[in-house]
Formats: sequence, C-alpha cells, structure tokens
Amino acid sequence: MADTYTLHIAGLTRELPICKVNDHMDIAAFIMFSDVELTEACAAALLKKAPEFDVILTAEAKGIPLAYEMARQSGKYWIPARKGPKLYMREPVIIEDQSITTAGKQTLVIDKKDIEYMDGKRILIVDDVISTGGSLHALETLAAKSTGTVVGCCAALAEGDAAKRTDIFFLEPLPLFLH
Ligand SMILES: Nc1ncnc2[nH]cnc12
Repeated sequence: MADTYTLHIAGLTRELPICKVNDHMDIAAFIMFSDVELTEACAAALLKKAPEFDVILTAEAKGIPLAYEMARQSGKYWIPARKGPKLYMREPVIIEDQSITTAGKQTLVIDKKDIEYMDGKRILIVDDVISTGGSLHALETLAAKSTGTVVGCCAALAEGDAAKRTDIFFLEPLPLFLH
C-alpha cells in the first residue's frame, strides 16, 4: 500500500503520511502544525462557508492554529478548550471525550469565565479533523453550558463516516484505511 495519501484542499496539495492506529485501521495524518500556508488557506475557505458568528470554540491541540487563524482573519474572539485544568483557571469546567489519535479518554477543560464569555453569543465550533465526533461532542457540551447558540460546527476535514454528516461543514472528506 502507498505510504502517503494525496490531499487536495483549499487550492493546495499535500502528501499525508499514512499511519497505523491499530491492526485494523490506518489514517492519513493531517497535521497543520508548521504549515502556515495550509492553515491560512483552510481558515479562509472555512470562513467563506461559515454562518455569522461571534466566537470560535476549539480543542487543544490540533484545532488551535486553525481556530487562531480563523479568528485573526475574521477579527473574532476564540477560545481553546484545554486538555487539562490550568492553575490560572479560577473555576475549571471539565468534560470527557474519546479521540482516535489519543489513546483512551481525553478531557477538555475551559474556565467558567469562558463559558460566561459565550453567554448569548453565536458560537462556531472549529476543529482540524472531525472523525469519531468525540471532540466535537465534548465541545458542544461545553458550549451548552453557556446561554450561547452553536451556529455551526466545522473542520478542514471530515474523516470516514463523518463525511456523511449533514450537521457539520468541512472542506474535504478524508478516507479511513480499514483492513
Ligand atoms: N487523519 C487524522 N489526522 C490528524 N488528526 C486526526 N484525528 C482524527 N483523524 C485524524
């Protein structure tokens, strides 16, 4: 089997390394870290598709560059949910989720003040890849702790069956390699 997958996205082409997750599944790893051109292009393309929003909510770590860049280009505020509580969080709010690339359970945490920031606002949830939907679900649960409204959930890529979802928007589908 080829050891890379050729992805065409937001007018760019990248060779993604194919990586083993377990004996039955490989993924084409899409890592925007280090690739400023790709991050800028995906951010612009997603903003073109996005509804009106006031604040972006994303998850540490791989959602961060994309969410930052979308916030920069749109002039909007963004909130990163962290993987664990931080000492500067006065009142951490903790949610558990399951991810494909992180073994076992993963927690997402934001400070209560970020929940208060989202109160009454239009929230856009952003991630790099939507796959199992675990992180997305955790982010939706965090958003639901505010009185804000989630107006959209998006990612650069929707992997496997996530590409069939009609409740998200994304730039390109990404196959899972099952064997
Ligand atoms: N293909 C992929 N690349 C990077 N992160 C992922 N998370 C889930 N699937 C992924």
